[in-house]
This record gives sequence, structure tokens and C-alpha cells, in this order.
Amino acid sequence: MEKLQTLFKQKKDLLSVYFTAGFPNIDSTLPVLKALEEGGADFVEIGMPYSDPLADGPVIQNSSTVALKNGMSLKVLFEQLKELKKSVKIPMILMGYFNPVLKFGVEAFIEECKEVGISGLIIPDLPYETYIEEYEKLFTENGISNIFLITPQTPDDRIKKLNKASTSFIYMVSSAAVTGARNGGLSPKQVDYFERVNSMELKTPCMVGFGISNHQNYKEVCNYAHGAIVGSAFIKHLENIGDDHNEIVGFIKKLKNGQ
Ligand SMILES: O=P(O)(O)OC[C@@H](O)[C@@H](O)c1c[nH]c2ccccc12
Repeated sequence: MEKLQTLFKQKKDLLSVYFTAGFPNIDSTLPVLKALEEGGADFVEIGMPYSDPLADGPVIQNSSTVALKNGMSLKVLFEQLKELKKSVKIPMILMGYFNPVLKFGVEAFIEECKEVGISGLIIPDLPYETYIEEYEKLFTENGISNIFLITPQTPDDRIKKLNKASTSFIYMVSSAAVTGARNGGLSPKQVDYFERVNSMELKTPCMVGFGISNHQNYKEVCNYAHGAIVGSAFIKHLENIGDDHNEIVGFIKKLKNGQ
């Protein structure tokens, strides 16, 4: 949580990159993380593969299927993260669905997160109300930030509530759809939505995700938010090049700097 807070205070135009743990290979976690860090990603979002990922489009779904076939699980992921804890400096957040977390045991899960140095969690199917009633204390006491998602459909009063309960950033979903790289610029509707959120002058910074696939998209949304999150475009790249270090570094540099 603190690592993320410091990063948001110190830097603008943040680039966060999502990848699915266990993809393309079971032991890709360390090489991918190292290459993302070297390429200039400001923080990373590690996906915990799940068989029923409702918010995910085909590219991320496919990576989850492969990762599960490769034998990735929460237990394996935590073991890997324990080993690489000292060699990765950028903040890490985990993204995943609530069911596997419940099965693991929420308390045990949060303790593992703390132990391996996870800064925050994105659990799209954990409702705000349940979080506040049952888990807020557990998360904050362990320094784990819960990251809420908002969409163009989220009303102002709800955004205000989420803003209050946020401890790092709000995930501003760019449009109401599943994850997936899209081409083309922002639509007037998206701009209206970003401007509506900006005019609320929230205490919490926002990151935009869903459909950001290249340097131009990234720069464009940085006009309306603290940074952007790229998932499917990166996973597609991994489909082609595997976890090759130099290829990943090159991809991230291009995403961030445009060349
Ligand atoms: O894939 P995209 O369109 O680049 O979007 C980012 C996204 O993949 C990543 O943040 C993510 C993957 N699965 C999610 C589920 C919910 C929210 C966010 C996510």
C-alpha cells in the first residue's frame, strides 16, 4: 500500500502492465517481472488464473486456460513470489476473482500477500459493501490496498463512496465491456466520462484500463488520469515471443516512450 502511495505521489503518467501468472510457462513469473521492470513499467498487475473469469475477454481468458494447464495455482504463485521478492523493486498488485481467495481463506490469503510484498488487490467480484463490512480492517491492517473499479455507468455518489474507502488508486474502466485490446482513439462518450470523474476532484488518483494497446492510447488517457493499465496487448505479444527478456523490454519501452 505505502509503496503504491509513494509512487503516485512522485510520478505521473504511470504505466502498469498486466500479465497472467503461469503464462506462457509455469516459471515465466520471474523473467516477465524482471523484463517489465527493466522496460520501465511503473508497477505490475499479476493475474491469478481462474476458470471462470467473467470480466475477461478472449485473450486473457486464453492465457488463464494455458496457465491453469501449466499447473499455476495460488500456492505455486505465492511460492514463486517468495523467491523473487528481493529481486523485484516495482510495486506488485494481484488481480483475481473472489472464489479462489475464499477457498484459500481470506485471512491466510492476505497474510501471504503481505509476506511476499503485494501492495494491492483487484477483485472485481468482491462488492464494496462486503469489503467494508467484512474485510476492510484485515486489508488495511496488513498494508494491502483494495482497488475499486468504476465504469461509465457508476453514479457520482457511488464514486464518492469508493473514493473515500480507497487507499491507493481507483481503476477507471474505460468502457463497459470485457478486457481486450482495441484500436482507435477515445470516443466522445469516453471523454465525457473521464471529464465527469475529473470534475469530482477525488482525493484518489485514477488509472485507466481496458482497451489500451499502444503508446498513443496510453498518452491519450494520461490527459485524463494518473496513468494507464495495459493487459491484452501485452499478453498477445507474449503469445508471439514467449517470455524472451529483450523482446519484453523492447515492447514496454515502445509502449512507454513511443519508440
Ligand atoms: O486487457 P486490457 O483491455 O488491456 O485491460 C487491462 C486488463 O486486462 C487488466 O487490468 C485486467 C485483467 N483482468 C481484469 C479483470 C478486471 C479488471 C481488470 C482486469
